Amino acid sequence: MNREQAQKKIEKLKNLLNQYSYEYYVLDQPTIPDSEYDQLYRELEQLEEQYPEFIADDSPTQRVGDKPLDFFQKVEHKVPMLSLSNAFNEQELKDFHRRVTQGLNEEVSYVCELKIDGLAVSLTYENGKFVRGATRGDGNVGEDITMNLRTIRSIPLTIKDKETLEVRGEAFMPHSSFLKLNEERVKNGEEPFANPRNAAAGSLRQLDPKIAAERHLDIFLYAVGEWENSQLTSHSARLEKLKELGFKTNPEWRKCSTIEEVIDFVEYWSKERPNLPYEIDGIVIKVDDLRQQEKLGFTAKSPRWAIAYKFPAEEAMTVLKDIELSV
Ligand SMILES: CC(C)(C)c1nc(N2CCN(c3ncccn3)CC2)c2cc(C(N)=O)c(N)nc2n1
Repeated sequence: MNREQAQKKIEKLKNLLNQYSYEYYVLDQPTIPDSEYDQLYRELEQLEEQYPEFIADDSPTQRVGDKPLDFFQKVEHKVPMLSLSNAFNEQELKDFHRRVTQGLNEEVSYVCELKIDGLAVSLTYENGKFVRGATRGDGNVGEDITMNLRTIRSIPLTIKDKETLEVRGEAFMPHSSFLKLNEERVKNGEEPFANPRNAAAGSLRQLDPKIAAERHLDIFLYAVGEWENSQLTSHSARLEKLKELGFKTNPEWRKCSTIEEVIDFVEYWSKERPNLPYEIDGIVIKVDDLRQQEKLGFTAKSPRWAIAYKFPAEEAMTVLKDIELSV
């Protein structure tokens, strides 16, 4: 094979492997066996070794950097990553709904999303390429953890259009990875992580990306900071567009046109929660129409158009149970 053919073959293998990786990690619907993926991956590695000048930065071989950082750069969020106010019972959800409808004086519909219990992160794409990832930090300034986020296979290194946008989501550790990691740590005489959120945060705070890569983190995207030339007018349309672009969005979100439907959704998931393969600590309810979000605006630290319904903390329940049993 001559140089020209090698370049084409490298490009073809890269696109093929990225498509297979998207099917496996984002859609959870692999179309080839792992053995075939591994064989194609080895073929790409060998060709890239022979022709390093053709290695693309969105090649699957470039996901895990080989040199640890000495420290994390600070990153300022151009659009602040706000907090969420909380509701702890049905009445407080109704109060939220009353404030929203009084503030708008018109019909409103909501989007309800599972509240993933992980670490909020921001992903910036320029002309369709993943260029920077950062922690939420204090909402205004976070840490540049691009090289750790590149190791999360469900984060696309390039998206389907040459869009320039900044998206937000929750990086998390699925239960299966959490249990395996803690088994490993106990076996090595290390302290196990108390919960998947701490494990995810600890993994993304590693200066060595090879360690982050071993933690098998995942992500669901749920918001947009900036989106150049976007004409979309609702949050639900944005979630659908993010999915089309190749981002992983949580499949359980629902549009609710009454507060009763919101309450049904909350009740359903407060029972269904133990059957999820990841931790959630509540439900996030958002006004769907972006113009209405604009109109409602923000308090000093959180939007008036969204609220987090928090489930009672599980740990507290188990501790209570233990005490009851012991008396
Ligand atoms: C865009 C808004 C502000 C409405 C928003 N903010 C969120 N959060 C804010 C507070 N965050 C936070 N984190 C640490 C300390 C204080 N606040 C962490 C995320 C959301 C978190 C989730 C989730 N976890 O699944 C979600 N589906 N939607 C969100 N939507």
